[in-house]
Amino acid sequence: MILDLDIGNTLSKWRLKDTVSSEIRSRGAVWTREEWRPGSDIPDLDVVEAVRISSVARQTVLRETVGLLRRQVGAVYVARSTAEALGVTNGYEDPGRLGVDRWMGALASYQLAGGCCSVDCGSAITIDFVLPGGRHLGGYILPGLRLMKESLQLGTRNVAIDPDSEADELLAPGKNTVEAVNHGIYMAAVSAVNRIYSEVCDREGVALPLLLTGGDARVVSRGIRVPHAVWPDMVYGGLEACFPLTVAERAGRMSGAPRVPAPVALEKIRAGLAFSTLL
Ligand SMILES: Nc1ncnc2c1ncn2[C@@H]1O[C@H](COP(=O)(O)OP(=O)(O)O)[C@@H](O)[C@H]1O
Ligand SMILES: CC(C)(COP(=O)(O)O)[C@@H](O)C(=O)NCCC(=O)O
Ligand SMILES: [K+]
Repeated sequence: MILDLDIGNTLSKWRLKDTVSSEIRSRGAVWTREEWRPGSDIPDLDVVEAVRISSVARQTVLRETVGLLRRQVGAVYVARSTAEALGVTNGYEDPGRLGVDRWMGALASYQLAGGCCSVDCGSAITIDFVLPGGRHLGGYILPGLRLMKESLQLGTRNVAIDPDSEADELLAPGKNTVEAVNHGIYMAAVSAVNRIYSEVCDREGVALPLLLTGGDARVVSRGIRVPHAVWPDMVYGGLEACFPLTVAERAGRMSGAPRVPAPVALEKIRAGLAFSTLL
């Protein structure tokens, strides 16, 4: 078995993948916001032959986790943001500073779709662009839905946005504090993604496939006006592409990869942008 770990600022996600069949056997998430006890909730390591890790947690957390895993597992691969990988050149002035989850997402999306916009709706919402040909432009970071809500301190922090709500409801004016906050932050998040996507496609003169991941991807997706796909395993896809271990991975296949969404024509994106800036 392969154990894949995606350690974020809110949740540490794990999944077990069969080395032979490439099937996902199990998966889970551990709440890691206040504290992360390395190893405590990770599956039985006896069956694990290799571990692949993407972590944006503090260095000490990663060091402890890797130390613990190395004692029990033969191969431990830790992803890093580099200046170049898999045909993509990192757009950051200091490539190592780009969040490795963003780098994994961008690499996976590029491998799947070529030039792309990859959006990760987690603790933070990150939006990254890679042009056809592989130039990563850099990206945008804004607070995620939960962080936005917590920063308001209006006593609504524990009232989550119902992920099954329709975008129409979530974009309507709120009729009480909870609604006003939830609809406000939802509007902020989806407007930012819609606008940033259109602005960058316009600047660069190319309509790019748009891919979403992260804990809030499903609900954000409902408010996105252009064609796109939700890919929950996008960060894992980057790990598979960087450290291919199974036959399927060596052939370039990433588990759970969606169909590539065909973007709308650039003229339509530009028309939408012109319309929204005229109003
Ligand atoms: N069941 C859930 N538990 C925790 N957070 C959730 C859940 N469902 C959705 N979320 C949202 O997803 C975010 C965490 O998403 P995730 O992509 O795992 O973040 P990160 O990678 O930053 O840890 C939370 O900030 C919250 O807004
Ligand atoms: C921006 C992030 C905090 C997002 O992390 P997440 O919301 O997935 O937990 C993470 O990618 C990070 O720590 N990045 C380093 C800073 C940067 O990318 O510029
Ligand atoms: K994120």
